[in-house]
Amino acid sequence: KLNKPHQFWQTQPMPNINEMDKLKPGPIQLGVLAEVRKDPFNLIEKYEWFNVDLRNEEQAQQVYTLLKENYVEDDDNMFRFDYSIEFLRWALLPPGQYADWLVGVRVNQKLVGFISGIPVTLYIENQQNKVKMTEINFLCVHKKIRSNRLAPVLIKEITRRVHIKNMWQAVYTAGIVVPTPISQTRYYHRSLNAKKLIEVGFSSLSARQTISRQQKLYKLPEEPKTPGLRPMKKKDVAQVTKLLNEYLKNFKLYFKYTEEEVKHWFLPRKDVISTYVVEKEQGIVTDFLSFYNLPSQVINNPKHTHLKAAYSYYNVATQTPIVQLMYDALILAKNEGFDVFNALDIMDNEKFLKELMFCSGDGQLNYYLYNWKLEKDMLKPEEIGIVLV
Ligand SMILES: CN(C)Cc1n[nH]c2ccc(-c3ccc(F)cc3OCCn3ccnc3)cc12
Repeated sequence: KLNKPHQFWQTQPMPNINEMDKLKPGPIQLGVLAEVRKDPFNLIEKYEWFNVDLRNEEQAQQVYTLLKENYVEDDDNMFRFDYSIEFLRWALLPPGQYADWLVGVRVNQKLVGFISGIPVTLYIENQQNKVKMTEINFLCVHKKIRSNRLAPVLIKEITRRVHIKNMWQAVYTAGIVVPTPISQTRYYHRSLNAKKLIEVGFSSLSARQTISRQQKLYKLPEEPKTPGLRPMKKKDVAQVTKLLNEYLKNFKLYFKYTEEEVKHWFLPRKDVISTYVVEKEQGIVTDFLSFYNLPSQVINNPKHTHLKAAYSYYNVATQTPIVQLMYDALILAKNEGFDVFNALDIMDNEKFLKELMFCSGDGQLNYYLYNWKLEKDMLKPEEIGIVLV
C-alpha cells in the first residue's frame, strides 16, 4: 500500500510539529521495564536475527561488504562511504559495548541488514540532564531488498534491546530529514589534492579556472607551524581528557569522557584516527586536534576507485589560535595522503571554515534525539558538541 510519508516515524516518540508547544522538556514517553517485549521482533520468512561479532574476521568482512556496497551515497550517487574493518572496530567496540547491540539480519547465512548501538552518556542542554542512552549508527539494508519494510523492524528491534537495558533515549544523525531534527548542520570541504578532486568529479573548474591555478590556490606548507605539535601518546591521556571535558561544557549537547574512553577514541590508530597534541615546556599539553579516515568509493570513475577524506573530529585550542591549529591539521592530513578535509559547521568550526578556504558541501547532516523534548525545538549547529562518524 502507498506509504504515507514517515508512516513509521509518526508512531515513534518524537515531537511532531503540532505538539511542540505542549510537551515539556525531557523524556516524551516514560519507559516501563516490565512492559518491554522479551523476545525479538518477528522477521519475514527465511530472515533471521544475528548478533555480529566484529572481532571475528569473517563476520567483520560481512559487515564491511554490506556497507561498502549498500551504505550512504552522496546526493548525486557519485560516492559511497567505504568504512574499513579497523574503522568499524574503532567505532563499534568502545568501552562498555553490548554484544547484542550490533544487530544483523541474515538470509541463508548472508548479511542483508545491519544497525548498531553503542552506550553513551549524553549531556543535554545542562549538567542536570545527564542521560545514559545509545548512539545509533550504520543502519543499512541491502539494495536488493529495499522497501520490504526491513529498516523499521531493525529500528524497533534495536530499540527493544536498548529498552531491556533500561535506557529510553537515543542520539543519531542522518543526511535525510525525518521527524524531527534537533539541529540541521552543514558540511564543508577543504581541498588538499585539487587535481584528484577534479578528476573524480568532486570539484569542477569554472571557465576562468585551471587545474594548476587550483593547485596553487590550495597549496600548503610542507610542515606544520605550531611548535611542540606531535602525535598523541598514551602519556597524554590524562591531560587530553581534562582539556576535552572542559571544552565540551561550552555546548548544549556533549559527551563526558573517562580516561578509558579517551584512550579508545583518541589514541592514534593507523588509517583510522589521527590525534596530535601541542606540548609546551614541562610537558604541558595546551591544545589538540584530531581527524578520522573515511574514504568514499568513487562509483564508475576510470581513473580512481577512492576519494581519501579526512573528517574533523574534536579540536581543542586553549593557547594556539584555532585557525592556526586547524591550518596545521590540513598540513598533517595532506602529509598523511588525504585528498580532502571535511568538517561540519558545529562547535567552533565556523571560526576557521572561511579563513582556511573550506567550500560548502551540497547537503546537510541532521541530528536527532529519540524520546526527548528539548527546551527549544532546535539547537544551532554551534551548540552541538558531538561528532558521530
Ligand atoms: C555521520 N554518519 C551517520 C554517516 C552519514 N550518514 N549519512 C550522512 C550524510 C552526510 C555525511 C557527511 C558528513 C560530513 C561530511 F563532510 C560529508 C558528508 O557526506 C558527504 C556526502 N557523501 C556521502 C557519502 N559520500 C559522500 C555523513 C553521513
